[in-house]
Amino acid sequence: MQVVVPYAARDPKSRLADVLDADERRAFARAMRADVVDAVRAAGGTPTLLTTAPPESSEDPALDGVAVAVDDRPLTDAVDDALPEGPGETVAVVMADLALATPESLTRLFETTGDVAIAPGRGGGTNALVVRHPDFRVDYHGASYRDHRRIAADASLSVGVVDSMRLATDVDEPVDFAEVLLHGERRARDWLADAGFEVVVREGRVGVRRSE
Ligand SMILES: Nc1nc2c(ncn2[C@@H]2O[C@H](COP(=O)(O)OP(=O)(O)OP(=O)(O)O)[C@@H](O)[C@H]2O)c(=O)[nH]1
Ligand SMILES: C[C@H](OP(=O)(O)O)C(=O)O
Repeated sequence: MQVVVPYAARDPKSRLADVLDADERRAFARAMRADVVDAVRAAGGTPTLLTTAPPESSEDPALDGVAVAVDDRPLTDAVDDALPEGPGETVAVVMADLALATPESLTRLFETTGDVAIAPGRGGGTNALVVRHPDFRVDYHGASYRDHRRIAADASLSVGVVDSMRLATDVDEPVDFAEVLLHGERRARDWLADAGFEVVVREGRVGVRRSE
C-alpha cells in the first residue's frame, strides 16, 4: 500500500513551544516521524514523506530509501494531490506525529474495509486514512473527522472506522507526553526520556515533569 506521511518541516509542533525550544521540537518531531516510517514499513506499506521542505541529506538515517515529495502548500491541498485519481487506486495517509503507531495498529487500519477507512484522533481530528475511491477529498483541521465523514457521505462512499488508542493518539500538546512515556516503545519515547521528561502522579492525576 502507498502511504503518504505528511510532515510540517519548518516550525514543527508549535503547540509544544512552552516546553521545548525550536531545535528540540525539530528533533522530537523527527523521532516521531522515524517511528511512523518504521511502523508503516513493518506493516507492509511503502511510505512517501510529504514534506513542506526537503530534508537535508544527512538529516535522518531513518529516511534512507524513503521517497520524499516536497509540497509547501497547506496540508489539505498537498494531501489532496496525493490521493487516488482513478478507480482501483489506494492511498493511505498517516500523520507523522503518531508516536504510538505500531505495525499491528497500522495493519488493522490498512485492512479496514470501506471506500474510506478513518482512524480518528482524540479531539476531533483525523490521524490516519485509507482512501480507495477517487471521489474522496480531505479537509483537515478543526473537527476533520466529522468533515471527512460528511465528505464521504456526500459522495455516497462507504466509511470504515478504526477504534485504536494507538492511532487516536497524536502528540500535539505537552499533556500528550504522558501517553508517549507510558505506551511508547521506540525513538519518541526514548527522546522524551533522554530530555528529562517523566510521568508524575499529582493528586491522583497523571502528568509529566521535566527534571532540571
Ligand atoms: N506536508 C505537510 N504536513 C503538515 C502540514 N501541517 C501539518 N502537517 C503534518 O500533519 C500532521 C498533523 O499536524 P498538526 O498536528 O495539525 O500540526 P503540527 O505542525 O504538527 O503542529 P502544530 O504546529 O503544533 O499545530 C503532522 O504530521 C504534521 O507534521 C503542512 O502544511 N504540510
Ligand atoms: C491535521 C489535523 O490535526 P490536528 O490539528 O487535529 O492535530 C486534523 O486531524 O485535521
